[in-house]
Amino acid sequence: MNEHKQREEIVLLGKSMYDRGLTHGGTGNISVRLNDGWLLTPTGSSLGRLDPARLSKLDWQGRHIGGDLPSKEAMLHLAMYQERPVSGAVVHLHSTHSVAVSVLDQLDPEDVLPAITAYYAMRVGKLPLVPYYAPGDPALAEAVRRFSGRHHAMLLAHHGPVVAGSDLHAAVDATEELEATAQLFLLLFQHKFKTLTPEQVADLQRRFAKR
Ligand SMILES: O=C(CO)COP(=O)(O)O
Ligand SMILES: [Zn+2]
Repeated sequence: MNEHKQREEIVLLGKSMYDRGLTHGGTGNISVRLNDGWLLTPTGSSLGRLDPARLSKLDWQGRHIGGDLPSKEAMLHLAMYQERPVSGAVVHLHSTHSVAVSVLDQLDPEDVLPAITAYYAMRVGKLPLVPYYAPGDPALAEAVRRFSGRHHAMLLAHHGPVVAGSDLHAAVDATEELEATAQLFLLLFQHKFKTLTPEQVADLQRRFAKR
């Protein structure tokens, strides 16, 4: 996909997620890998009102080479790409149910959500909790880097999800699956409920290609 089309996709999917309340106000950021660098949403922008011509462009040293001033999470996105050469896009949102799960006590920080559905197991899999750091803190980007070799999806404590995908559609799909499962989990967690078995999860991983 050429750069023009990638810019249009960021605007389209950003608005789609914003309009469905998956992030709000000026929160969240989206990036996409290009042949000659990468695109990122500008700092302070609403995902519902992006301008394709004003998206930030950066090089692989993280230098700003075009468009508006980049998101304060630029180093976090860059760390994901550096550790995940297969990933073509990264989505970060402040989705309400995912944030709620990120502050629950007594969760397993190595795998925050259970495999309630097949699509969660297929699109997200194991979800680690990244300890809290302030938004934009270089320590947050380094904490994300430590997980991103082994995980394409993670949950930032008191903050929200970060998800990489082979392309923007894959990253958005997985982020939506995470948020839907967080909502299901909150509906269920004071009840006794069953999850998929480890054998069922392993079977799904065999059947469906990795992100
Ligand atoms: O989600 C955000 C910070 O974590 C939003 O920050 P930016 O507006 O700088 O992208
Ligand atoms: Zn954020």
